[in-house]
Amino acid sequence: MRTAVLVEPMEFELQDRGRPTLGPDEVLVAIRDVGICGSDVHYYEHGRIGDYVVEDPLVLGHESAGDVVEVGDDVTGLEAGDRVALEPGVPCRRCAHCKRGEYHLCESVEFMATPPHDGAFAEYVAWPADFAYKLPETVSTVEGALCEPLSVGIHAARRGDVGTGDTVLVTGAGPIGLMVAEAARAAGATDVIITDIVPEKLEFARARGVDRAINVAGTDLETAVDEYTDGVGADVVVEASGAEPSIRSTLDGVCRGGTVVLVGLSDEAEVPFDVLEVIDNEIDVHGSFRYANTYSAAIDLLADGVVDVEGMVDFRSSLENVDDAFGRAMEPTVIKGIISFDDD
Ligand SMILES: NC(=O)c1ccc[n+]([C@@H]2O[C@H](COP(=O)([O-])OP(=O)(O)OC[C@H]3O[C@@H](n4cnc5c(N)ncnc54)[C@H](O)[C@@H]3O)[C@@H](O)[C@H]2O)c1
Ligand SMILES: C[C@@H](O)[C@H](N)C(=O)O
Repeated sequence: MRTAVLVEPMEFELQDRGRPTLGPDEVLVAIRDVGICGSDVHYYEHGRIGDYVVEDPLVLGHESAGDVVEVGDDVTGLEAGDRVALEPGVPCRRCAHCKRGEYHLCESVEFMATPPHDGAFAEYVAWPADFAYKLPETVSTVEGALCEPLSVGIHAARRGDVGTGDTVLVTGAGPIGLMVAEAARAAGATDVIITDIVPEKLEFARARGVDRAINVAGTDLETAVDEYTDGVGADVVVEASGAEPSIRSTLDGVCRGGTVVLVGLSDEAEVPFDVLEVIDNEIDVHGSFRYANTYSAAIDLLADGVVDVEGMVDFRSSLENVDDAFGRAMEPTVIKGIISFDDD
């Protein structure tokens, strides 16, 4: 099977590998669409993300969907011909976190395209059937693949307890910020404000219907949010840029008694944060890491037309053109590229 393998930073090699063997609880999936995520680009450019280092050749891609072509002996509920979205993190299912339903916090989770675990830039993937979600007729495999970043957005909105009538400030209008905006709206937020420093990103977010898009390169965040909220501030701020100034500024945008959710991963582990302001204003600060129990919700939202993820796709590329695709994905105005096996 055709597989794109990252062999060195900035270098993919197309390899012909044997099809994976199928375990009794697994499905064999012919991959159709895989989203290119910022973390794939980071591994491509730098060969590492923090402590995760690409030491051996790695298959990237963790936002994937495709066709079931074979099911293991013990699989029920899925059959050949079903289209599925693959949830990329498979936990141990036995530890305290798994038992509590917080399986994304499982210390033994094996996450696609995170060293040493291969991802989905491959013609076939064998995957545990309970982490393969059947797509209804109306949901495309591109949408199925993008259930992954949408799940990051849904989990962040849940962590912020976003509810009906809330004003939500999302900092960073990349794919994750846009997914958070979609999820917040779906959770009942009536006002969504977004920030960025790239005018095209803000224009894109505006065209998708955010209520206010603020270029924080030239506008003071606190003043702009105060203007919009009559001096109250946002009920929930979700930080989705990972930029240090943006992380610090979350406290300028949140209302007293509000919630800050940190999703964006800063290059620095330590970022100065005004803890007195946190205490004085009773701000709840939550981390948000990946997601758990979100795929069914993501698929329902897509099937009902409540969220739009396909509109974020800038281009589709074949596996053979993976180097070009990553070059394009690195352009600052690009939101989402897809490696599509249908194009072959
Ligand atoms: N916690 C998690 O589970 C999780 C999951 C996926 C991604 N992430 C992280 O979320 C962040 C966003 O991911 P992405 O794929 O959208 O990244 P991205 O780089 O495509 O988007 C980030 C956006 O933030 C903007 N930005 C930069 N500086 C800014 C500033 N000072 N204020 C406002 N916006 C600013 C950029 O212009 C860009 O549009 C990254 O740090 C990523 O690593 C976290
Ligand atoms: C959650 C996922 O999208 C992220 N890129 C990660 O590797 O954790």
